[in-house]
Amino acid sequence: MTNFNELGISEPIMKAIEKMGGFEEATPIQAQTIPLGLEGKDVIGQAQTGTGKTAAFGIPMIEKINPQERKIQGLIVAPTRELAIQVSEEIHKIAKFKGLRTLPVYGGQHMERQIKALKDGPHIVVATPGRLLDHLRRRTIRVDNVHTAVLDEADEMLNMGFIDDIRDILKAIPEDRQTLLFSATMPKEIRNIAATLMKNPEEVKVKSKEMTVSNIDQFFVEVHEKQKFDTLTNLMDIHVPELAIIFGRTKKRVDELTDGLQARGFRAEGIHGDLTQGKRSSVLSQFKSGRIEILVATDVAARGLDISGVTHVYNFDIPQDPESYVHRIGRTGRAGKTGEAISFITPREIAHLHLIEKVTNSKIKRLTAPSYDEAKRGQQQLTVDKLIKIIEKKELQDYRETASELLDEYDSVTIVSAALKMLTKERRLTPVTLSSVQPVSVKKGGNKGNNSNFRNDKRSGYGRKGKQQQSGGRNRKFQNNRTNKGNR
Ligand SMILES: Nc1ncnc2c1ncn2[C@@H]1O[C@H](COP(=O)(O)OP(=O)(O)OP(=O)(O)O)[C@@H](O)[C@H]1O
Ligand SMILES: [Mg+2]
Repeated sequence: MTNFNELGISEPIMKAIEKMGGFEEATPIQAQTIPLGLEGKDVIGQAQTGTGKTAAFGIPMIEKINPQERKIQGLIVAPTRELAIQVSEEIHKIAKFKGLRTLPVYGGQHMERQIKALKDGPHIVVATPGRLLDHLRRRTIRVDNVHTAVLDEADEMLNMGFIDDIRDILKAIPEDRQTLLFSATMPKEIRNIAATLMKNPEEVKVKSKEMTVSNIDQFFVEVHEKQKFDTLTNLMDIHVPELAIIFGRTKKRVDELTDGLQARGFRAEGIHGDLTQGKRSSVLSQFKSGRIEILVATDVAARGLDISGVTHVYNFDIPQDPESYVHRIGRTGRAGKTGEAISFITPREIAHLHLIEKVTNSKIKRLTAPSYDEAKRGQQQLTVDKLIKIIEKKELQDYRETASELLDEYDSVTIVSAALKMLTKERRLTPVTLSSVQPVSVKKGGNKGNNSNFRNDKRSGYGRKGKQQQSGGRNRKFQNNRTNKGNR
C-alpha cells in the first residue's frame, strides 16, 4: 500500500486528492507510474478497468504544467466524446488548487464556441482525435508548447480505426515531449506500434491473474436468439439493478432494444453514434442521476466511462474482441466496488465464449435462463422487502383498526396478496421482436459479415461518419488481423 504523500506530489495536488473523497491510498498503477511520470519518462501503463489510470497519467502531467504560461502544455487524446468530457472533469478536479484550466474539445460541439474557448488559454486540452485534427488543420489550436501527450485507451487509439489520425496528431507535437499511454488492455502487436511513437518507454503492467477485475462476477446464459429479449427482462426483474448497461452490437439493435424495454415499462434510453450530441449528453446525464435505470449502448460506451451505481452489465450480444469484453464489463465493479456481468450466448457462439475466457483468463459461470414465473417472484420479492421494511418501522398504529375490520371479512392470505398486488409493478408483457442478427464466430481468415457491421457501428459511434466510408478497406484489413489474433 502506498500513500500519495510518498509519491513526491506537490501540496496543491495533495490537497485536491484529499478533497476527492475515497482517495485514501494510491492504487498500484498510480504507485508505479506516478514516480516514472514525474521523472519525465515515457510510460506504457496497463492496469485493470476502474483502477484509477486517469489520475495515474493526470497527476504527473499536472505537476509539470506552469500555471503562469497560458499555453496548452498538456494534451490528452481519448476515443469518445463522453470519455473526453469525463477525463477533463477528473483532471480539472485534480488541478483545481493549482489554478489550471482544462478544456474538453470534441466533435458535435459548435466549432466557433470551441475556437473561442481555445483562445482563452487552457493549460490542458482533452480531445477526441477527429475534432483535434480539424483544429490542427485550421490552425485554431497550437500544440507547439505541449510537453506531455497522453493517449487514454491507447490500444484503441492505435488500432486501425484511429492510428493514422494519432500519427498526424503526434507529429504536430514537439519531439522532446513526454508520451504516456494507458489502457486496461494492450495486445502485443499494438504495444509494438506504441513503442515506435515513444522514447525508451517504461512498461508498467500491474500484475494480476486475470485481465478482468476479480470483483466482477461473470456469468453467461445460453439462449437462442429469439429468446434473448424475454430472458433479458426476466433476468432484470430478478437482479433489480441499481443502474445497468446493456450492450448491443449495432445502432439499430440498440434502438430496437430501447423501444422494447420501454414498451415493457423499463426506464431505458439508448446511446450510439447516430444520435445528436445533445441527445447523447442528455441520455448520459439522466443515467448518471438515476432518472433512467438502463443505458442501452453500442461500444461507444464500452471504454473508460466511470459511472457510479452501475451494478450490472449485460452483453445482449457478445462482443467480437476479448478486449472489448474486458472494457464493457469494466463499466461495473469500479474502484473496489462489486458488480455483475451477464453475457448472452447463442448455441453457435459457445466457442467464442471459450475464446474470451481463454484470452482474458477468467471464468465465466453458466447461469440458467430464468422462467417468467421466476421473474414474477423476483418482482414480488421486491414488494415483500418493502413491506417488511414498513413492518420493522413499527409505525402502523393508525392502520390497526381498519386492518382488524378487514380480517373479519377476508382471510389473511387474501388480504396480503391484494396488498402485494397493489404494490408490485407488474411487468407489461408486450411482445417484442427484434430484427435478427448473425451470431459472432471464431473463424480462420476473417469474419467479414457481422464483424464489419460491428466495426462500422463502432467507428461511427465515435462520431466520424465521413471518414468511416473512406476507411472501409482498412477496416477489412483490421478484421483479418483481429480474427487471426483471436485464433492464437
Ligand atoms: N487512489 C484512489 N482511491 C480511490 N478511488 C480512486 C483512486 N484513484 C482513482 N479513483 C476513482 O476510481 C474510479 C475509476 O478511475 P478511472 O476512471 O481513472 O479508472 P481507469 O483505470 O481509467 O478505468 P478504465 O480502464 O475503465 O478507463 C474513479 O471514480 C476515480 O475517481
Ligand atoms: Mg480510464
